[in-house]
Amino acid sequence: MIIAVDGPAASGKGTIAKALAKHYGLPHLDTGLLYRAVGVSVTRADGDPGDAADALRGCAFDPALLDDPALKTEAAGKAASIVSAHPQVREALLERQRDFAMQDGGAVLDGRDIGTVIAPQAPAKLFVTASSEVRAQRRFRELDAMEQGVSFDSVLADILARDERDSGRSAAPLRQADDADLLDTSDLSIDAAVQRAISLVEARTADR
Ligand SMILES: Nc1ncnc2c1ncn2[C@@H]1O[C@H](COP(=O)(O)OP(=O)(O)OP(=O)(O)O)[C@@H](O)[C@H]1O
Ligand SMILES: Nc1ccn([C@@H]2O[C@H](COP(=O)(O)O)[C@@H](O)[C@H]2O)c(=O)n1
Repeated sequence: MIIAVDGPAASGKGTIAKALAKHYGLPHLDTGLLYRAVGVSVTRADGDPGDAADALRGCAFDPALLDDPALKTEAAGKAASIVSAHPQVREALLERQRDFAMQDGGAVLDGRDIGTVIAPQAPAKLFVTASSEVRAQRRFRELDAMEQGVSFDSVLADILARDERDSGRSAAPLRQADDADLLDTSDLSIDAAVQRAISLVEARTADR
């Protein structure tokens, strides 16, 4: 069984995807880490994330980079959202995401285009969202524990800018798949959101 979990920054999709993977005993891929690795690889090479050739070179990142805490910073998220707009970068990362989704037994993947591009055939698709203020508050709490001097206003601005880039780009824009279930976590605790997610997946897959 493939479960696709898409949604904007800090909506809670990674938390839900990990919980679904544990519940169903499936492997999980946070596809955002791939794009964050490309963005960090480009900036560490003094390249320009907005330059397609630099961004494509960044796709040949050392797999060990995926474990680097630097990928969790907001700067990495910004660089990722810039490199991810290049069709060549999306093409270069496509096969490894599809291979992960198609492995025997299935998988859970979270990102922006899982239900629309990577695995449109997935029997269960969630589009996880929350208000921009709630998402910014969640990300602020997360970053405040990691980075000195981060402000809520700068986090909100980054979230809104990333939303705009992710949904406004021509290549694989962030959008709810026609057959995806919407899950707004604005007023839900993590546990309540996870239980709702499981119910939605069960409703889609009960007869399979
Ligand atoms: N329902 C919730 N209530 C409160 N906090 C939440 C909820 N869901 C997730 N969080 C917290 O919000 C932060 C962001 O969650 P998560 O990483 O799952 O979001 P995401 O959509 O995967 O973000 P991104 O796409 O930017 O990586 C984490 O600190 C997480 O613990
Ligand atoms: N399937 C995906 C996943 C991510 N992106 C881009 O990467 C940025 C960072 O992703 P996070 O999930 O770690 O926030 C994100 O803002 C997107 O621009 C993507 O394009 N496709």
